[in-house]
Amino acid sequence: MRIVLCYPVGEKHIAQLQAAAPDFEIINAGQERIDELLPTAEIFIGHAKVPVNWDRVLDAGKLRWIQSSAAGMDHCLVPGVIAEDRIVVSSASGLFAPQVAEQTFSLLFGLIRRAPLFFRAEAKRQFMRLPTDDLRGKTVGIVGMGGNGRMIAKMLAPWDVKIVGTDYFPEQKPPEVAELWPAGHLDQLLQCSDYVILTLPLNASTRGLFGQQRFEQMKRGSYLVNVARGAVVQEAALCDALQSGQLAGAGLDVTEVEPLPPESLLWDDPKVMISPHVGAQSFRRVDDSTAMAAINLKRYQRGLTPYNLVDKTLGFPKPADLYRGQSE
Ligand SMILES: NC(=O)C1=CN([C@@H]2O[C@H](COP(=O)(O)OP(=O)(O)OC[C@H]3O[C@@H](n4cnc5c(N)ncnc54)[C@H](O)[C@@H]3O)[C@@H](O)[C@H]2O)C=CC1
Ligand SMILES: O=C(O)C(=O)CO
Repeated sequence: MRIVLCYPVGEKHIAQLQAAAPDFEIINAGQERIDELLPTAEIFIGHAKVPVNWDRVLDAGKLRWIQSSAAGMDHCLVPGVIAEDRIVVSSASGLFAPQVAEQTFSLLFGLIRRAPLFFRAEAKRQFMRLPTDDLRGKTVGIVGMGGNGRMIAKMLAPWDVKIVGTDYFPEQKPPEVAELWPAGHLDQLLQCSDYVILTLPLNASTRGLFGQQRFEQMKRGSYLVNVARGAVVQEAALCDALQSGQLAGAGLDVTEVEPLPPESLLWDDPKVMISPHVGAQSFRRVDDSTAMAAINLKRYQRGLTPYNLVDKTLGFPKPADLYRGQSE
């Protein structure tokens, strides 16, 4: 019985997992040995940013459970995994919400207070003193009111803003959100928001969701912050919307291709702030995801469904299955 890991863990993390599953052999395959070792595993813990040969894994027929160390499941919800009933999948949904919210704010406030322009001037030792926008009284639209979206709404509330959102489960409206519409009602959100924050998963129905048509629905001079997945946004259309002034700025923690290629026009645009997909990437990330994996490992061995069980049709967990810090 073997658990294969593929994420940067330390010895203390391996020990924590081993204590939770003493009868399992635990191997950290790293990115180099994932193709060789994953077909031999019953359990996979990690996120395969490196390409995994899923056909080989599925042909081997051993895998029973994938515990993703990422909230986004786009890396492993391939058709073969979705179709294979014997493979249970669980995510790290919501686990990094405080850190992702902080990163969202660093982009949002950076855009509002014209940080890209001022930092460019600073690099040239220029004291560029210009007025900026501010947040009070504005409407912020959050697309995807899961763990990340909720944390952003909660932290935003004291700013005296109107918060609206869309989600698959609009009946679960947090108190600080004025309106939570069903996912299909994106038009309403875009038409009223001064700042649009993307916190929804990437899947077949959200890939390329933000293209020319969506940008035209947004208020002229509004801003986009994407802390979800780059491929939710069509970058060529984003560049056009920024150039025409339809969008006043964009803050991107994620891009269609990562690392963002040097030739991308986004690098040079002073209305754009880019961070290198670091939303979840604080020093505590591995501690948190390992702790949750250890809890789910114990549940797996007791025949219980893991927390954050991914509904394979939806591509993310239903609210009732979410991990909310339980210890067992
Ligand atoms: N920048 C970064 O470092 C990070 C990025 N992410 C990305 O953010 C996404 C969200 O993460 P969590 O909030 O933790 O996941 P989550 O699973 O808690 O929330 C996802 C929410 O999106 C909603 N949703 C799904 N499709 C939608 C649609 N078309 N329109 C509106 N809402 C929709 C779902 O109902 C769910 O409530 C992940 O899927 C991942 O891609 C997550 C963590 C870190
Ligand atoms: O958890 C996720 O989905 C992330 O993007 C973290 O890197």
